[in-house]
Amino acid sequence: MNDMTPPKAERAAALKGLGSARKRVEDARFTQGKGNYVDDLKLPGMLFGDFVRSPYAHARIKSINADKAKAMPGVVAVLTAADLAPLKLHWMPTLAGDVQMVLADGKVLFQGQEVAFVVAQDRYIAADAIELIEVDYEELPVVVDPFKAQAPDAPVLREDLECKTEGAHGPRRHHNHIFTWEQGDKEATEAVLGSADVVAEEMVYYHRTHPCPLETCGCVASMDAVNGKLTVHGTFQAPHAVRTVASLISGIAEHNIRIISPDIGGGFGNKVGVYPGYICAIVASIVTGVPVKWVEDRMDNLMATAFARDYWMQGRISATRDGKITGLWCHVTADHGAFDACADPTKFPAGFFNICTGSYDIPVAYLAVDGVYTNKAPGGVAYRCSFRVTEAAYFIERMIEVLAIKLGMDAAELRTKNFIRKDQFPYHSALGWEYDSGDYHTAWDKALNAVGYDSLRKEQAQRLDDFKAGRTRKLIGIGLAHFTEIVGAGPVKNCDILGLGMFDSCEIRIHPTGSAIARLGTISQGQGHATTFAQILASEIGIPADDITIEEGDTDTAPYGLGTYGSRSTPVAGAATAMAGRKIRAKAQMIAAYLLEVHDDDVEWDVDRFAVKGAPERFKTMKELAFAAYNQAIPGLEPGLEAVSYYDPPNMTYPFGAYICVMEVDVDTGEHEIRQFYALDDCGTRINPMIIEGQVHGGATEGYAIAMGQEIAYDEIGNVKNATLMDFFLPTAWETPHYTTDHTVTPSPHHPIGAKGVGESPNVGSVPAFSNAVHDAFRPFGLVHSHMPHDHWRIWRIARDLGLHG
Ligand code: PCD
Ligand SMILES: [Cu+]
Repeated sequence: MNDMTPPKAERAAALKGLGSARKRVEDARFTQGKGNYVDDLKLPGMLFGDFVRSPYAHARIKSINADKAKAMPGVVAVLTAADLAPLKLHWMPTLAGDVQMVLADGKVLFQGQEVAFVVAQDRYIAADAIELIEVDYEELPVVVDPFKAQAPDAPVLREDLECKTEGAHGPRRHHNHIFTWEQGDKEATEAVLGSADVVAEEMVYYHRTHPCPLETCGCVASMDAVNGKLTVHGTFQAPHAVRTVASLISGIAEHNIRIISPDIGGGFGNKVGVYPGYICAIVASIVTGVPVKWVEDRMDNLMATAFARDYWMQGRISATRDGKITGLWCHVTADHGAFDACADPTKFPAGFFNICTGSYDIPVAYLAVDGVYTNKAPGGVAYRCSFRVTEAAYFIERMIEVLAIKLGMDAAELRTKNFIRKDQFPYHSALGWEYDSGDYHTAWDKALNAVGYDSLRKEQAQRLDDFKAGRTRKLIGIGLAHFTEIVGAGPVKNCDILGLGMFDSCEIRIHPTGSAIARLGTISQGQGHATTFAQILASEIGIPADDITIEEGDTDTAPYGLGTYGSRSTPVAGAATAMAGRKIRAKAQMIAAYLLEVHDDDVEWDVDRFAVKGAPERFKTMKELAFAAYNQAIPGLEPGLEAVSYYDPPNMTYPFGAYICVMEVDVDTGEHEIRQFYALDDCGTRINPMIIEGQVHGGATEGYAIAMGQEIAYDEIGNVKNATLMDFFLPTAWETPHYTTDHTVTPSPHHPIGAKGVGESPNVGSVPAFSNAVHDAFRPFGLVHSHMPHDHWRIWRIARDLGLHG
């Protein structure tokens, strides 16, 4: 053997491939302020657009007078629905099969709705001109409560649909009703519940909140009148889908549209949807012949772009006396606001909420979801929860706690008793999913041991005694959660968005000197794709990750893909990357065999090279093979070394985890302190442990915010009460808890490298853990359930209602 050859392990380490805690390559730019965000873009002659927004939640528009605004120096154009109507762009399709007004057409349906679009030479002129536009509104009765919206005499919100009894997802039974979605076996479930030993029942509300990324939504539209090409730089989580939809609704040929997502300052689901600002900026650029920028301010973003959650989940769960769960029943009233603009795969109007049987082996279940219109902003995006999975996990993890109370059982034990066992995978759930793999008992036991569960319970009991004896005013709550996520949408056969199948893609080009560029159909918003996708490739093709450029987000260069949300990049584009890498390797193998003068089958892969079987000293490195691919005529082979893969996953992946929160609550002030937060995640094969840890910190912090105070609340006349960061809770370093992360590894059996998603998991798992901790603290005093967010006032109120204030 060649003495100069470093050992296998050393060569593998040099690649910084799978499993390496490689530092994020994008951060050199980001931490030095060298990011390139939409608002950094300045094109020659660029104009600025901004909206007149409705102050009312429901009103008829009697007239709009823009004369004064148009006369103002620096104002170039004002668009209203009347201007867009001839182009048929005053309404647009939503991702959920509904339609939405681009600019108010006759009436407004939520506070902050776009009424007119002002285009001016700079942002400040646009803002001043907005003030000069006179809109004559006639107020209409407002409906903010989704239950009252269904009353027979409730005001008609969507006059455009008034006599339509069929919606995008089946029959509508009321003028404010959108759809009913049913899953599971109703009769069997009701029969089980009807004769069960124990039935626990609860209404679990997951309040309306907002992803609130650091960077708001925006775009710069630029129509080149000479060559007819429309270029739109924007904060898009799915650039290719935007291109196709833009082509379909504008009639511009798809090759004449170029969508570019530059750096994105956090997406979290907020940047999946299509917003009126995009359409207006495009139309304004076509009308004025120069680029038009539209970027939201913070209030616009909180008030008008897609919200998340707002699910009223009525649940019933049954069990035997000794705690074996026998059935689950759930009815959801889903408040969709004024238009159904949910971002879910077409066949799933309530996303993957039917994962609500969670981590448990529940023999029968039934679920019905009713979508309802109200006078609130449209949306219904994930916010780090892959299509309503957070709602589902919160629901089942609350129901488990409620059942434990009813049974007088320890909630950890109840979970252990009902987990799907390792030998049951692949597991078919009662509501229709096939869980790919899992080992819940191992993860759960590891978590309970790590936090010292038994001694925590003893300490908690001691604290309770002290409280009752008047020695302390603080209680301890232990919040448990075990979640099962479902990410990686998805098989094209059942997952599409507006008819676009949810596969994803990767295209690789190896350069002659042995470095490479790979382009994907996804787009990072901070997740670190430039770092991790290079790691997948490094392990597959033996080229160091540092020598591989990852590029995403430009539809003129990237292969078609459905984008990044629902933690789908790793399960889908990550799989495409591995598969494309394998194609490269297969060709490299033929080149190696030729150069080594042996048969193709007589060379074998060895970390970064092909070597002759049984003669490892005879080898060709990937670097040598790349050079040969371009510089040597090889009989029977085309020159070059490139590959592309479009990957349609056979199934979703099912990451899971065990989260435990130890919290102290002050009974008199309602304040809390997170003493400990333990998060165990199993996302299958781990690409980059450091990035995973960062994802868990970020997601758990968002979960903390949601559980402990963050919400978009409306008053009874539809005013948004938290449309500024003064009122909307975004945790700073000061409030953010300290996290302990841990993991187990249960690879996905169908993913080429066994990886599952992880980005969303920490939100899915942490919200129930935080909330259950609050509930657990008050369990000895009879608290069964209380709605989130658990801000100081609400916790104080729980204590007061339980008579703990003396
Ligand atoms: N196993 C594994 C998995 C994963 N990973 C990593 O981690 C990350 C993530 O991943 P995923 O899970 O696959 O995911 P994606 O697709 O990429 O992403 C998405 C997500 O992501 C998260 N995270 C984050 N981060 C940041 N920084 N930013 C942002 O924005 C964000 N967002 C959020 C969200 S919300 Mo939705 O949209 O709601 O649906 S969905 C979501 C990346 O980097 C990757 O590679 C690793 O390493 N390993
Ligand atoms: Cu989500």
